[in-house]
Amino acid sequence: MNSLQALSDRWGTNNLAAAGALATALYAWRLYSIRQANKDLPPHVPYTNPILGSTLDYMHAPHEWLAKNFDKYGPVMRASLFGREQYLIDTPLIPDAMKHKNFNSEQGANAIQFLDVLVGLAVDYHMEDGQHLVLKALNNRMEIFVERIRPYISLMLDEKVGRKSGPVTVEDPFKLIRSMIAQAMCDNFVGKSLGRDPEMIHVFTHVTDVVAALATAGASSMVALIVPGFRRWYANYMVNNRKILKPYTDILIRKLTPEIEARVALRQSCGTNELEWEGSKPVDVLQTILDDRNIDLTNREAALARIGEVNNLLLFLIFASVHLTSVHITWMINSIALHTECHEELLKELKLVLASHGGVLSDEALRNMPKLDSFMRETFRTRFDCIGGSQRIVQEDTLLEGKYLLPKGALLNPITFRAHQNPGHWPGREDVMEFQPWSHEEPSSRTSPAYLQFGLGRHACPGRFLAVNEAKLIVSYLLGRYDVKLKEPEKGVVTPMPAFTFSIAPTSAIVLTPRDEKDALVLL
Ligand code: HEM
Repeated sequence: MNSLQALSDRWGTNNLAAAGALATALYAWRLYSIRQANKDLPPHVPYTNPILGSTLDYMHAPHEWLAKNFDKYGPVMRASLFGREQYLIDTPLIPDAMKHKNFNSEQGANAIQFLDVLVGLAVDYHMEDGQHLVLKALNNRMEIFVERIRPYISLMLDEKVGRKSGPVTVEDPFKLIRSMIAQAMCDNFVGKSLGRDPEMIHVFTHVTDVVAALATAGASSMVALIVPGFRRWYANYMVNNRKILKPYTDILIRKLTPEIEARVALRQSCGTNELEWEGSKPVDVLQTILDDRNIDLTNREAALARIGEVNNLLLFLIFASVHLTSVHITWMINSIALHTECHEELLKELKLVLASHGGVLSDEALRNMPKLDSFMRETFRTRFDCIGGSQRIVQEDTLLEGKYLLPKGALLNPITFRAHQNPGHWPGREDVMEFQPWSHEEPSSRTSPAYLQFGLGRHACPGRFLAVNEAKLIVSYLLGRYDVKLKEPEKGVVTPMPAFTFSIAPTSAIVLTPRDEKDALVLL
């Protein structure tokens, strides 16, 4: 019995040993094949934590982590960050990565910002279609839109800050800016009457709260850092199961229905007279969407049947136009309040422009403000809080510069602020991060490989002309009427963590002191 037991024990031990050897060989083979498969790929930043990859190291000191590893591994490196492998791209490859035809920007945005979940774009409509929609709806009619935006800015400043009393502290400048932008956009998007509807304004102001919160949801929670796809799953769950966007889309649909009916009635009243219809139809984003999607306004039922599609496109454009613009303008105000030494020069330019344009900041007047353009470009160049925004998914194996292999399916993350800091782009500067407000000659909306705040190439932001005009208007009204300072200047310089999702506005409070009547500029 004992010898049988010993035999069986030996068999068991032998089997175990054999199984162990087999597992080790398989593991070694697996490692070898991974290494073989990856040997031509860009270097992978090594990490010791098998679950979190490099995420904690990165989060500890993002700028330093990126700089150190780009120095070591070159302009393309792979890293395990936030639950997935990313290909991080530095200069000089950033422009190629952003513009290459093999790299898809919409899939990139869906992967990181899950735009598809959030706005549920109609299946035959793509993010890049936004280019021609924004061009048709806004850029081709900038003069009209600037005329419409201006009074809101003036009115809202009077309402929220006032002109005659002493200093006013704006504790949360982002909220003030966003309410101005939302109000101005609402009018331009859905027409004068609906544009003043408090519920509509509420949607324009707050829907991006939900979206931005979702996009960053759990970004710092452990689960999100470990589990690939957790944030996407969470967004899907919140949108589709918990219906967090529904209160907003319900309002949009409820309010759009009578508006579309009114446009049907107007269209029907013109009968077959196309010229009359062209001359009488509203000039706003809603109408551009209706035209662009060939929605038949001669037929009430057919038009209303497509209201969901209109709603999705509006939501997409609200999202694109309110949040980022408000964040960037808050950065501008922060920069203005911080650099009080620049006020005199900016005010001098503003006075000249007003004098030569009859006291009116028209679209043309705004194009003639090179000092403000330079100041804005320098502000955007030096604030590098967000490294997301221009992600791409590789569609087929692609060699960049003949040597960097980017395989099909890879997620590319061009680290755009690295281009803004690259000394090669700013010859003659001793310290590239020193704020030099008058150092740019190009308008702040013009993209270049050294200035990527609005992207680059065919996917560059089409809304940048509008965004820059809004920023110029708000800065001009503020500076023209108030002395603008930071409440706590020592807290003015903010170096936020480069997030992988959305930009975040600075939170420093500002103090607005109305200028004496003799100093205040008259802005109509
Ligand atoms: C300061 C404000 C804004 C900033 C910083 C900004 C920035 C950007 C960036 C970085 C991109 C992605 C470019 C890429 O993928 O490489 C983008 C795309 C886009 N933006 Fe903006 N944007 C702003 C305002 C606006 C406004 C006001 C609108 C609309 C009225 C708008 C509409 C769009 C659209 C439709 C796209 C997608 C373009 C495409 O995929 O081809 N943006 N924006």
